[in-house]
Amino acid sequence: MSKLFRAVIMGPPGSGKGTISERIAHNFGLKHLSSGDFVRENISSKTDAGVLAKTYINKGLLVPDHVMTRLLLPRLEEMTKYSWLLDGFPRTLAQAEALNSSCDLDVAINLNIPLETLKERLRHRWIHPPSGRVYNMCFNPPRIQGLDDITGEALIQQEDDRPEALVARLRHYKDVAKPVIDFYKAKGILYTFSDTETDRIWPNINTLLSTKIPAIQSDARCASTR
Ligand SMILES: Nc1ncnc2c1ncn2[C@@H]1O[C@H](COP(=O)(O)OP(=O)(O)OP(=O)(O)O)[C@@H](O)[C@H]1O
Ligand SMILES: Nc1nc2c(ncn2[C@H]2C[C@H](O)[C@@H](COP(=O)(O)OP(=O)(O)O)O2)c(=O)[nH]1
Repeated sequence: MSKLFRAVIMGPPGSGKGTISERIAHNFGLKHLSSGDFVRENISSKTDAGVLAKTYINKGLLVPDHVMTRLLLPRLEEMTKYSWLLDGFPRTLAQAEALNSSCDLDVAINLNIPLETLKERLRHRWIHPPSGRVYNMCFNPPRIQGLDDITGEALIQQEDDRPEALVARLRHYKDVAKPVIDFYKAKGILYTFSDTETDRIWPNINTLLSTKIPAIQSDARCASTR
């Protein structure tokens, strides 16, 4: 039996993690696991971790590491039969270490996008909160302005995507992400992609994964943490 594939995708808000993850999931048949979606699911089903997470998100803060790992690692344990791509986790070195102790990663994708590009993109980002679907009024607009393509429900702009909140958010990302990037670099699995356009980055990611995925399909690598 060949091996399963495990990857994480990192990058500042607006760098295209969600957009690229969808393309990877579609092309390579991986599960796209989004930490933001897990958090939102836990908030709507009012789990203990979800109730706690909400108090931080309401203040515009990251969810603390121990809450995040408690929420996420059990979900990964349910995925031992699947290849997956994890989007939005880890965001801190403590999270990267927790993940490392429960499974081996093959690839860490790091998106390096100029600040001005990020600001411009997030100004135009609209989301459908129940599903996590993301639109950009220029890059991938909804079919009907202001409405989700699938449900027809209203789209919203997140408070922290507004220009005033963005610069501080991006600065904070840089500080926290640097040790995570160094961690994966030291492991020899870091692949950084720099450009202003997702459509120019995507072929390079596609080529990289084409060389990795057929070689490693199937064989569970996430150890149970229990
Ligand atoms: N790994 C994590 N560590 C801490 N908090 C997290 C993590 N992942 C998600 N969260 C919390 O959940 C919220 C929603 O996450 P999500 O990734 O959907 O959106 P985001 O912060 O707008 O990120 P991005 O703009 O990069 O897509 C975050 O703002 C944060 O409070
Ligand atoms: N103009 C432009 N917009 C882009 C490009 N790639 C992604 N976008 C849009 C889609 C979203 O509205 C926004 C952020 O993308 P995202 O995939 O949600 O990023 P992330 O926050 O998950 O990292 O930018 C791109 O290459 N050009």
